[in-house]
Amino acid sequence: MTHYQRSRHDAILVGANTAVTDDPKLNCRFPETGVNMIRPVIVDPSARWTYSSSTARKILLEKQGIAPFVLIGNDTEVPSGEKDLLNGDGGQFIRIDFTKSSEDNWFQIFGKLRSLGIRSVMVEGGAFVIESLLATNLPDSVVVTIGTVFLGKEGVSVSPKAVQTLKDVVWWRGQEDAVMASRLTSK
Ligand SMILES: NC(=O)C1=CN([C@@H]2O[C@H](COP(=O)(O)OP(=O)(O)OC[C@H]3O[C@@H](n4cnc5c(N)ncnc54)[C@H](OP(=O)(O)O)[C@@H]3O)[C@@H](O)[C@H]2O)C=CC1
Ligand SMILES: Nc1nc(O)c(N)c(N[C@@H]2O[C@H](COP(=O)(O)O)[C@@H](O)[C@H]2O)n1
Repeated sequence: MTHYQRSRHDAILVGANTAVTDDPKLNCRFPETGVNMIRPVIVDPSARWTYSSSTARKILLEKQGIAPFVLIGNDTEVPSGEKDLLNGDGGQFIRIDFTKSSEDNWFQIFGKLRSLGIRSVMVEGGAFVIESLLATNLPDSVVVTIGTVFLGKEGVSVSPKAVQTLKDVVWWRGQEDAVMASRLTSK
C-alpha cells in the first residue's frame, strides 16, 4: 500500500535523520504500474546524508529510481564531488534559508519544489518532519499505516504538539496492514 501511495505522487520527502539512519531506497515499487519514477526529496540543512554511497544512488544506477533533490542550508558546504555527481545523475542540491520559523521553512520547501514542477509530495517521515508539518496548515491529507511490528523502546513515536482532529476518514484493510486516510479538520 505504501508503494501504491508513492505511485500517486510526484515526490517522496524524508528528513535528514531518516535518510541517514535508514538509508532508504525512496523509489516506487508497485508491481501493477511497474517502476514509477517518483522524485526523492531529503530535507538535510547541514548536508549530513551522503549521496555517493547511498542506496538511493544504487537504485538509480539500477534504473529503478531517479536522483534526489537535497534541500540544504544557504551556508552549508557540500564537497564539489558530491555536487557534481548528484547534478550529473539529474538531481540537485537546493538552497533553503532554514533560519526562519518552522512554518516558513516548510513554505520555502514546498515553494521551491513547486517551482521545479513537483505538484504533489508524499511526506513519509520521520517524527520531526511529521510533527513540524502538522503544526502548519499545509498538509492536505494524513495517512496512517498500522503494521504488525511493535518497534520497541528505540522506536520513534509521532504525536503533534497540539490536538489534531481528523475528518473524512476512510479505512483500507489488507492482509496484515490497515491504512487510515483522512483530512485535517482545519482544511
Ligand atoms: N514508520 C515509518 O513510517 C517511518 C519511520 N521513520 C523513522 O523516523 C526516524 C527518524 O525520525 P526523526 O529522528 O524524527 O528525524 P527526521 O527523519 O524527521 O529528520 C529530522 C531532521 O531533518 C531535518 N529537517 C527536516 N525537516 C526540516 C525542516 N522543515 N526544517 C529544518 N530542518 C528539517 C533536520 O536536520 P538537522 O538536524 O540536520 O538540522 C531535522 O533534525 C528514523 O528512525 C526512521 O526509521 C521515518 C519515516 C517513516
Ligand atoms: N515499514 C514501513 N512501512 C511504511 O508504511 C512506511 N511508510 C515506512 N516508511 C519508511 O520507508 C523507508 C524505507 O523505504 P524504502 O522502501 O527503502 O524506500 C524507511 O525510511 C521507513 O522508515 N516503513
